[in-house]
Amino acid sequence: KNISHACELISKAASTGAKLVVLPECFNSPYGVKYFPEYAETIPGETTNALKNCAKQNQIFLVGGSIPERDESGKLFNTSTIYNPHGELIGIFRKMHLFDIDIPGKITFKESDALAPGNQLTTFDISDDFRVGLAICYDVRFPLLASLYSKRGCHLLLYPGAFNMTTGPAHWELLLRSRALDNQMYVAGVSPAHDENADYKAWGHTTLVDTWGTIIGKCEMNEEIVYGEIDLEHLKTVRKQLPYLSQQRHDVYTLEEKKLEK
Ligand SMILES: O=C(O)CCC(=O)C(=O)O
Repeated sequence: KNISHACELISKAASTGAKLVVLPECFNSPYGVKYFPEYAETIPGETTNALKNCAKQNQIFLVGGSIPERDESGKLFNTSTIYNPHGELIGIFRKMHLFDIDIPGKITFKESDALAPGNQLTTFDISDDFRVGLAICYDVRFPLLASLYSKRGCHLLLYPGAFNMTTGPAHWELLLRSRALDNQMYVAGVSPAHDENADYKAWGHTTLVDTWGTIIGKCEMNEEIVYGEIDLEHLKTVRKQLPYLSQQRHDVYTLEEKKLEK
C-alpha cells in the first residue's frame, strides 16, 4: 500500500512539472528498530523495482527516501536509492550516523541495535552544473559531513528524515537552515507525515531552504507534496556576494574525506 501510494504521489508531482522528486525516510515501512528486520528488502527488491519504474514512467530523477535494506551478508542498513529519468539506479546512500539517543521520558531510540552504518558519501549530477548530495535524517546533525558534500561541489543537499515530536519542533528547521548557511547550498529535509497511531510519531514539516537560509517550501504535519525551484543563479549570486566558502583558512584547519570499504 505504501509503495503504490508513493508512486501515485510521485506521478502527481511529475505531472505538475517536478524534475526531481524526493520521498521521506523509511517510507515503505513503520519506523522502529523492531520493524527493520521484518520489512528489510534486498536491492533490487519489491520497493526498488517499483521506484525504478516510477522514475522511468515519469522521466524524473527520483530519490527513494529510504528503506530498510538487507545486503548479501544479512546486514541491515537504512538506505536511499537514486534513479535517473531512464529508470537506472545511479547510486545508493546508507545512513552514516545511526540514531542512538536517550532523552528520558521523551524518546529513546537505538537504531544501531538493528542497523549497520554506511561509510560512503553519495552525489549525483542532474546536469553538468548541478550536483546533489544525499544523507539521511540524524546525519543532518553532523556539519562536517555536509561540508564534505560542499567540498565535492554540491549545490543541493537532501535529507530524507523523520524527526520526532521532541527534537522536531526544537531542531529540525534550525538544522536544515544551518546546513544551508554553513555551505551556501539548497537543503531539503523530507519527512513522512505525522501519524498519531504510529509507534513513532514523525514531526512532518518537510522543508526546503535556499542558499540564503530562507525557507522557500514547507508543509505542516499532514501529508503534502512540497514544491520548490532550485535557482542556481541565486546560489551563485549569494556565494559571490558573501564569499565565505572561499575565505576558509585551510592553512589553519582542513577537512579530509577518508575512503573506507563499503
Ligand atoms: O536527530 C534527531 O533528532 C532525529 C533523528 C531521527 O529521527 C533519525 O535519524 O531517524
